[in-house]
Amino acid sequence: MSQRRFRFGYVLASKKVSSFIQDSLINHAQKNGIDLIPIDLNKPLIEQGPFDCIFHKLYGPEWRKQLEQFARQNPTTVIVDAIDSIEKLHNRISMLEVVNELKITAQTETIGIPIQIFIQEKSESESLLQAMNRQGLHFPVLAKPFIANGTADSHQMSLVLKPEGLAGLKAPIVLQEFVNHGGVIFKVYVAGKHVKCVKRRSLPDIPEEKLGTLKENLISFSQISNLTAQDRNDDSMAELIEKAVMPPMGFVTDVANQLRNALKLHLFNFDMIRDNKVGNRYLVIDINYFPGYAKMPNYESMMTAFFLDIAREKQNNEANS
Ligand SMILES: Nc1ncnc2c1ncn2[C@@H]1O[C@H](COP(=O)(O)OP(=O)(O)OP(=O)(O)O)[C@@H](O)[C@H]1O
Ligand SMILES: O=P(O)(O)O[C@H]1[C@H](OP(=O)(O)O)[C@@H](OP(=O)(O)O)[C@@H](O)[C@@H](O)[C@@H]1OP(=O)(O)O
Ligand SMILES: [Mg+2]
Ligand SMILES: [Mg+2]
Repeated sequence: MSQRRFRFGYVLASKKVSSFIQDSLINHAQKNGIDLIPIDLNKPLIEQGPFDCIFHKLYGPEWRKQLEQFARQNPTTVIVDAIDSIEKLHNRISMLEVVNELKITAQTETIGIPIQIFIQEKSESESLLQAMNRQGLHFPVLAKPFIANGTADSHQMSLVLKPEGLAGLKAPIVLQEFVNHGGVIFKVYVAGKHVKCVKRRSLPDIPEEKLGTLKENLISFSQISNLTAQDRNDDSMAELIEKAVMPPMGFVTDVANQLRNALKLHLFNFDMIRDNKVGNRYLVIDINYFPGYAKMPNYESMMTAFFLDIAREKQNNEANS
């Protein structure tokens, strides 16, 4: 790479700045010719820069307006990622639709999503039950907020064990088949062509014979997988995670690359589970924009490699224009 330095501006919520913009990342990027520059939201974006790239995780009409104006006036700046593409992940129906279009070539593994239905308006528990029956949805089901825009509410999940539990739900929601998967999920972090898969704790299986014996109708929870094996002082959970067999990396990479192309996104992660009944069947249950990369060991190398890909591509485009 030449001596040229690249300016990468960023806009992130302050919590995300604390977790993601660590000194180790700033220094590693800097050594490789990438300067990470905070964008000041108190000043018009158009007056800042120049930037080779802007990466961001911020929503709202004001930011959209500023970014669009900047992009019009600076067409060579790489925007990671387009707001329209990010917004596909902001509801739990459009988020997963794309998974059904993937053409995975693996010999033994298959990919899909759990059965799910969208409940737009609050209705009688009776008709929710009818909707479930029509789609072949059985208990237990997960009720997930339709909107997935990063607010605490959007992470508030309910595991509905019995028909009586449906009465307490607030629309708009997605009712999703709860699939037994051995209590471990696979989180796949994607930064452009760089892909890393990690194991995280999940909800425990609910064997059919146990369902009838449970007292609760509904159990609420939030962001369970954010607890890693180390966080939880529970040897059996750590052992479960340790023993879980990773999906083949070729398959994971194929799914990640195809999702990246279909979603037109560079920075995201997806949660995948292995269906206990059909051993090589994997289901994508969640896709998140700009997730917590810093939870991965040595995340600064992966992110810097990604920044360098963007910088090189930009330099090549400039040379060819
Ligand atoms: N269909 C499913 N079957 C079984 N377990 C599931 C299913 N969907 C979600 N889960 C469990 O519930 C957890 C939360 O669900 P989900 O990932 O959709 O929520 P989220 O709030 O968007 O999570 P994140 O913090 O990753 O954004 C998952 O990590 C997994 O443990
Ligand atoms: O910050 P964290 O490390 O917890 O990252 C989480 C991130 O929160 P933040 O973007 O506010 O930081 C979440 O974003 P929103 O849906 O709330 O927008 C979502 O992407 C989670 O999946 C991430 O957890 P991970 O999947 O990586 O475990
Ligand atoms: Mg998730
Ligand atoms: Mg999510």
